Amino acid sequence: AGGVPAPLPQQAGNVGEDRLKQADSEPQNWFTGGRDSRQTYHSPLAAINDKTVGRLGFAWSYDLGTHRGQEATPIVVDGVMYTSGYKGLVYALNAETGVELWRFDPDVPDIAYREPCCDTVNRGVAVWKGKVYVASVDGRIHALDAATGKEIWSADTITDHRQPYSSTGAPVIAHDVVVIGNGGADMEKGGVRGYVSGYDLDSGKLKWRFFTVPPAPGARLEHPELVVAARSWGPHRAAVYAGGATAWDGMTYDPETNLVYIGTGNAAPYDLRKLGKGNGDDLFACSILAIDPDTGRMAWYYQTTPGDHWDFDAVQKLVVADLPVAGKPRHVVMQASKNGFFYVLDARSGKLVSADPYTYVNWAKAVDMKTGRPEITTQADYYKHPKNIYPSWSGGHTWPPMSFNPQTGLVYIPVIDVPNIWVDMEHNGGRVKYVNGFFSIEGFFPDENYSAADLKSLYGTLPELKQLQSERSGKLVRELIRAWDPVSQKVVWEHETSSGVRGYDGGVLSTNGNLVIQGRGSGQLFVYAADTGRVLKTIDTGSHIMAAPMTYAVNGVQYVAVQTGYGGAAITVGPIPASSAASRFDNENRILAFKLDGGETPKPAPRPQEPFPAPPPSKASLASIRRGEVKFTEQCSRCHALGPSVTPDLRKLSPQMHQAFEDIVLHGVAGPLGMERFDDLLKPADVKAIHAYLIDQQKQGYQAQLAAARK
Ligand SMILES: O=C(O)c1cc(C(=O)O)c2c(n1)C(=O)C(=O)c1cc(C(=O)O)[nH]c1-2
Ligand SMILES: [Ca+2]
Repeated sequence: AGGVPAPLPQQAGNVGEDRLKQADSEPQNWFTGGRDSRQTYHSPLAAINDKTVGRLGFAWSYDLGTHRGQEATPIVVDGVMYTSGYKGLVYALNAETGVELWRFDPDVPDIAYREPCCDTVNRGVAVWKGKVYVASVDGRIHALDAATGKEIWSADTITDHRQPYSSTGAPVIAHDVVVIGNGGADMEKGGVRGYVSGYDLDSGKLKWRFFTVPPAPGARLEHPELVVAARSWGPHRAAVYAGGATAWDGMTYDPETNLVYIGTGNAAPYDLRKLGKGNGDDLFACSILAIDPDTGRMAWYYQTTPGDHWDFDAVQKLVVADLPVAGKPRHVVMQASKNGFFYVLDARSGKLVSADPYTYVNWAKAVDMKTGRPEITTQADYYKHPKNIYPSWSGGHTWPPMSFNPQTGLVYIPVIDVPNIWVDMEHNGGRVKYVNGFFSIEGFFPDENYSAADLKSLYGTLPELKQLQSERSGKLVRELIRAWDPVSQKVVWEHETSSGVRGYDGGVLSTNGNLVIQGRGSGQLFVYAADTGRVLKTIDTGSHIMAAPMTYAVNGVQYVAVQTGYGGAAITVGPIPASSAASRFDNENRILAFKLDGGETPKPAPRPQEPFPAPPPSKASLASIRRGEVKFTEQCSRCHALGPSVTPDLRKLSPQMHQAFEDIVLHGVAGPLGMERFDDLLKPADVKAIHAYLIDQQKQGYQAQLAAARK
């Protein structure tokens, strides 16, 4: 094995019910995002194992051609790798060599780059019966010929293009349909209205659509499930508050129950007082839904966070398993939800089997097993005073996949043990009252870069870091990998993966080689023993890893592959953290493949240290600069940090960019580069003020640079 290259398959993308059902008997393939129909992110392959993994090294790399967040896990079928990247680009590679077979560009309209809350990411493709399915950021779903990458059909999944919808999640094949959701529940004044759609696999014809929240009060309910949902929202809700509950990540089709499990996002807006008197649980926001893919009808729902106002999306990957519960095997669906609880639900009935915190939680005491509802604490109420709440809006766990190893019976969770300070900006005395992506509420991460004094002018009085540190014994901020027993709901082993500041560490793979593999923001790929957690191997890649690794074999040789690139929600928080590999190296998006007896992993070029160019002269008043700071925070800070990021550092604009500033921001002349027009949200005077603020920032940076050079 390993000598003569394997021939490419006669039939590309040849996955169907039979092969997927027997996925364990073809361990060389990785058929779905999570490999199998259960979305375990676990592989039976064991040539790379706890005895041999010391020999793991570089096999090949592939340049994805972009510099943004990478969140997809590749699929491999019969020696061909399929995956997606920035905005819904699709790639097919020879999985043995990394040589490109084809590439698909969805050719999205420039304006679409503006809609996603958290970078123009994409979480993967589905491969089925000769086709590759992907949702591009503008909300179209595309069916491609797996052999050539040519588009066979595409459908616009967006019901209303005036709302800030986007698509970032991977589609799932469920019996005879391809199911896709969308994102947007955190955007603009009132979010979007969530739904999922089922399309015919061959024709792209819409077969059904399930809305996850009711329409505006008084409007016709599209399907019977919305009767219950409508009762849980107040009757006075204004139409601008679209409800949220977007299905932007976890979807799993279980052929055993013929149900597709779908997680829904936060309720919109975060400030539930805006919904008026009589508002209730806000169904089906922050819920796990089971939908019959043949009819689009709901079989059951379970709401994790009734009356959500913490952005506790319940969209994290849903894993199907048979667990021994009270001595009997139980067919369940599991989720490590953003809200910090690990849910085990009966897959047929949705009945709550157990729910326990897998990370430190202070917004709720526990989940009441009789009612299934969280017992909410006073710490969770930030309407009167800012509060430091665990977990943060980022979740105790978010989109990076966890893995379930049926051999150890353990789930391996990338845990974010990080709080955030929630503040009602309208009433806290700061100058900012609204931020796109947050409505009128903000969530700050009190990591080692946090300064209440720096935030005061914009957001009002916030607690000091010292006070927060005194409220919790142990570290304020860290990330962990936790081996979790989903039956006893207890930690079996753990390691800290980042400390002091969020590391944006990666998703998890486990294998029958007694291995657990996870990448980190630092660029290191860590290999642990699945049973004990012992560190067996680390490889320094020089690339920030957020996505989950996967494994496959071609020609008898086992490979581990992972997609690299910093981005996602991290870019909304601030500049690239110093701990990230992307702060030292170019944020080159790559697929890295490893094998036994491989070589040294090539690192990307060092990140160029761009100096501050001399700022242009400006006669702007202090008032204008201060107004520009507020407008920048409201509309620009979601994608642009004042510092190194995946988008340009606007304190370092060239003279040409300064000249074109208004044309870029108002008229979209840089649209093809991803900087779309904002003339519907910003007036010329706003743009002048923003420009004045940025020139002032540039001046400060430039002067500091001159002073440093003189020393
Ligand atoms: O409610 C939504 O519609 C929605 C969408 C998305 C998205 O599409 O990426 C995220 C979130 N919410 C969100 O709350 C969140 O923390 C988040 C992180 C990321 C990411 O890719 O890093 N996306 C999203
Ligand atoms: Ca959200």
